[in-house]
Amino acid sequence: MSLTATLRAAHAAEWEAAAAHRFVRELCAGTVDAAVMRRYLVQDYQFLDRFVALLGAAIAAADGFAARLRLSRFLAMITSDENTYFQRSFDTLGVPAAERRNPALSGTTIGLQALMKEAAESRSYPRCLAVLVVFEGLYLDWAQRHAGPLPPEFIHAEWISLHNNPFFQDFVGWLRAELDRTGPAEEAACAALFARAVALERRFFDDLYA
Ligand SMILES: Cc1ncc(C[n+]2csc(CCO)c2C)c(N)n1
Repeated sequence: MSLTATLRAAHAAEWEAAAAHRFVRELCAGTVDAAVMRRYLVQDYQFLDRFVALLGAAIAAADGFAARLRLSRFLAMITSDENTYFQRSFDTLGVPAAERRNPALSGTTIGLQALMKEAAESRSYPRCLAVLVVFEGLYLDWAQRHAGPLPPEFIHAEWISLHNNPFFQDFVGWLRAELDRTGPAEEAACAALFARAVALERRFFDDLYA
């Protein structure tokens, strides 16, 4: 079995708890409560800052030009389309500037930020990939479970389609292949980061209803 398949199987219960979470089921149905969506987006925007730094670290640590180009194209996409999604959503939900810029962080957001910082500062390409594979793979997984027409509100619909499109699908497949190619050299460290990432993703959703 490939490294990514082994890791996924080792954390199947936690992965499934996140990918089939109440939040993503309600999001796909267009029924998620506005206060829940607001809480999610405010914390996720703080996640995004360190995520961009992690991608930058992966670009720096990658072992070739082809990988750097691919990661750079992805970085360009998420710093354009995705950033306007957050701004438009915050406008619609009436989130004030201070809460966009500097909200009180949840323990889980702090944990995610610390995980990304650690992976980035390792300067190890496979360690960065181990975290990216969870963050991206899990979002592709739940978004692909959506069936039927998109919900009417853009806040729901765009968050689904951002994570379920041919470009993103292709990118996640490539990330997995890169981890399979480079991860075995640092398998224990990659496995530990992968496990922490899955647990934090699940908690990030759980927090919304706590
Ligand atoms: C906690 C948390 N984990 C993963 C993602 C997924 N994600 C982060 S950036 C990005 C790129 C394109 O949307 C994707 C898929 C998220 N948003 N929040």
